[in-house]
Amino acid sequence: VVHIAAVNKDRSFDDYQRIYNTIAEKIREEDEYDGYIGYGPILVRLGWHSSGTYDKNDNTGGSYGGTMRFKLEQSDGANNGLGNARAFMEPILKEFPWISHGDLYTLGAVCAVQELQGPKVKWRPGRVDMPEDTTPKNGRLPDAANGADYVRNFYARLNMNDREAVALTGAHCLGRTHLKNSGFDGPWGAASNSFTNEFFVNLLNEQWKLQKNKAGNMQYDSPKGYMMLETDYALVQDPAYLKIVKEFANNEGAFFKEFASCFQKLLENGIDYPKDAPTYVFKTLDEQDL
Ligand code: HEM
Ligand SMILES: O=C1CCNc2c1cnc1ccccc21
Repeated sequence: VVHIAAVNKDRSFDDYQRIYNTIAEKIREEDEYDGYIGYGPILVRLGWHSSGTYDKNDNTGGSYGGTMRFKLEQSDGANNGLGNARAFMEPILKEFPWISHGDLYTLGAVCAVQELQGPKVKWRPGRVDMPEDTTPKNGRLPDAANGADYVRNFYARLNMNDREAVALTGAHCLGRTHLKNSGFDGPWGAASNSFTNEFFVNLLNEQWKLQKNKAGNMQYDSPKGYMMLETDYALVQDPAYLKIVKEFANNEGAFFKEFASCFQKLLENGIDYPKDAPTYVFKTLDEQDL
């Protein structure tokens, strides 16, 4: 399968910055969502899950075709709860009908990372909505009840190495798990809406206890009411991963640099960009004094 980015000659940086601003202002406005966590974290998850179906072996899946808009992909249990993120995007699609779903969902994720004080993430337009029958089968997104070998193998399918895998999981500094979505619970104390390296600091500094939660699923809990998934905790069980966790816990800049590059790579997996395709770095609302 080949996905060529279609450069829309009628649209410029300003058109995409306007969409970025509309999303960013809506995140700011609707701040009460999910116990005042806001929509940032779930918009990051929408962009990640739109991209996480990619398979490097046949270049299928990924963000290009916008197939997250179809009910088959939405019915994957791993996507439970993302309807809230898609509902958030509906009015944006109405106001800017010229943008593809793949471009919008990935732009929303980049906007959320940047507006939550994370690193600048480069973004390129050109994803094209594909027909329903191109939707990848369910089951390509990861399952949290696994250890380090599973994590390494999963990320290999997305063409991500150890450093990229650890950095990407660092997005779990944002938001929280919800029993009704994934059968995991918490954290309540640390569910944050600012992009930092705290996930790595928590992993190293908290006492973790593996126990069954009230839905009967195994998760790691800490005395402060923090939690880790088994695939989170795998990052301190594996010596190669642990080395990188320590680096990122002690050097937020190194984490930001790695996250910025591998998040762009994740969102662009499977897409061939012609050499005249533009690369955009959006300004935050703060930088525009908005
Ligand atoms: C082995 C890989 C991963 C597994 C098993 C995993 C699993 C999960 C689970 C079970 C949840 C809770 C969903 C809910 O109950 O609402 C979650 C939330 C989240 N995940 Fe991951 N995840 C993985 C990797 C990633 C990556 C690569 C990113 C982004 C770069 C990411 C970003 C998020 C965010 C932002 C949330 C919070 C969403 C919210 O607060 O609504 N995750 N993840
Ligand atoms: O340590 C944290 C910070 C708050 N959010 C999460 C943590 C750990 N694992 C997670 C896993 C999924 C979603 C959010 C988190």
